[in-house]
Amino acid sequence: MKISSVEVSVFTYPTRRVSDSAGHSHPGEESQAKMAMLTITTDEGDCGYSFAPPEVVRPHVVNAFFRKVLVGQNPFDRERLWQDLVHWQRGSAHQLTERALSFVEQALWDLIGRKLNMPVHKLLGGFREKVPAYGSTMCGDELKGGLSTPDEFGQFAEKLVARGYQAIKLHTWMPPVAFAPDPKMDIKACAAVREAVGPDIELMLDGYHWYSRSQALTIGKALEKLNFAWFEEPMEEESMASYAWLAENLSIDVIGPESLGGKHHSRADWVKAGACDILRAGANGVGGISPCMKVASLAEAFGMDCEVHGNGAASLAVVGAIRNCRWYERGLLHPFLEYDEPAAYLNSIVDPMDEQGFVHLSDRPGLGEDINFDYIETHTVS
Ligand SMILES: O=C(O)[C@H](O)[C@@H](O)[C@@H](O)C(=O)NO
Ligand SMILES: [Mg+2]
Repeated sequence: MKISSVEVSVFTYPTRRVSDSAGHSHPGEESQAKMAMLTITTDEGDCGYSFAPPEVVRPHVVNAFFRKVLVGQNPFDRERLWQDLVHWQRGSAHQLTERALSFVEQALWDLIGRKLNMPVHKLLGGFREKVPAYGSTMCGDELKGGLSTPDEFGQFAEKLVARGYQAIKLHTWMPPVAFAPDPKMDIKACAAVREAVGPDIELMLDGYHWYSRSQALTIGKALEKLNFAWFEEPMEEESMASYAWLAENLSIDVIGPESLGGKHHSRADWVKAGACDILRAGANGVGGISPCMKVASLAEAFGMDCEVHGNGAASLAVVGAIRNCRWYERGLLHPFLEYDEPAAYLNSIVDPMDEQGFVHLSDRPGLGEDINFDYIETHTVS
């Protein structure tokens, strides 16, 4: 079996998610967005798919790296192909990003799972069929009735608990919100949520990513009093020393790194430096499913959890395969948006959650996405 083609089709779909000037998503007016579907096909007619922002898997990346490394190769040689692509990252002057690397690796895993008629989470390890989810809110905003005040965070938290969530993570206010960043407002939102949901729901804060050490310490100390479970990305993650200092000065668990590059290599340095109590990696951000599994194994070797970043089929597959991850991050959620409604190009969502707050892993082969190929075909623009 050999890979015969790597193709990308770009299609349009309606969305009510808009990005702000810092790249964080919020609810907005319905607009037409573009998505790319990456398809890897073999000479025996087998296919694997993944979805990515079109600019991440733009023609230069597909021609100069994906096709060069993959075409003519056996898709089951996934680890070698991933390593070959990693070497191209340096060779490409980093034009081949971790995310691009991740999406092509995800499509390889999907192809392998479809070929073997097995879900990827089973191929990876098969630790569980369902996992408790935490509701991960969108960042705060200035939308009346949305997430514009501490009370609105509290009211939304009550709704999430009624929906079945056993835990909730707040993303608080960040620029371009006029009054952000504001440690006092962050603390007020956390206090309002704790007041609203009571002592038994686990709470986490994922705040402004560029606070100073002293601001992060102030917020962390307040979270300890509110019995929060973990404190996430309050400072620039490029400064590992700042996180080692913060973790040393707080009793609440400090988790990371989420947005830092460097795959499992940077995560090893964070463990060695004592820069986190819980490791973090997401399939999309850390270069794919296999490096995410490497981070989880690294964490386990040090007696640590690895809380997997982000929703979606690839991260969910990792969560289903490992023991040392307590939650699936389900989101991002907002009072104005219906998370359980699938995107137009999917027939159903990959992470359905029951009333007790458990996400059930798909038994569909591959990554488990329920793809509406007819929709994609009729809405393809390039
Ligand atoms: O907008 C972002 O930075 C990400 O979506 C982020 O908010 C979210 O995925 C996250 O931080 N999860 O932990
Ligand atoms: Mg985060």
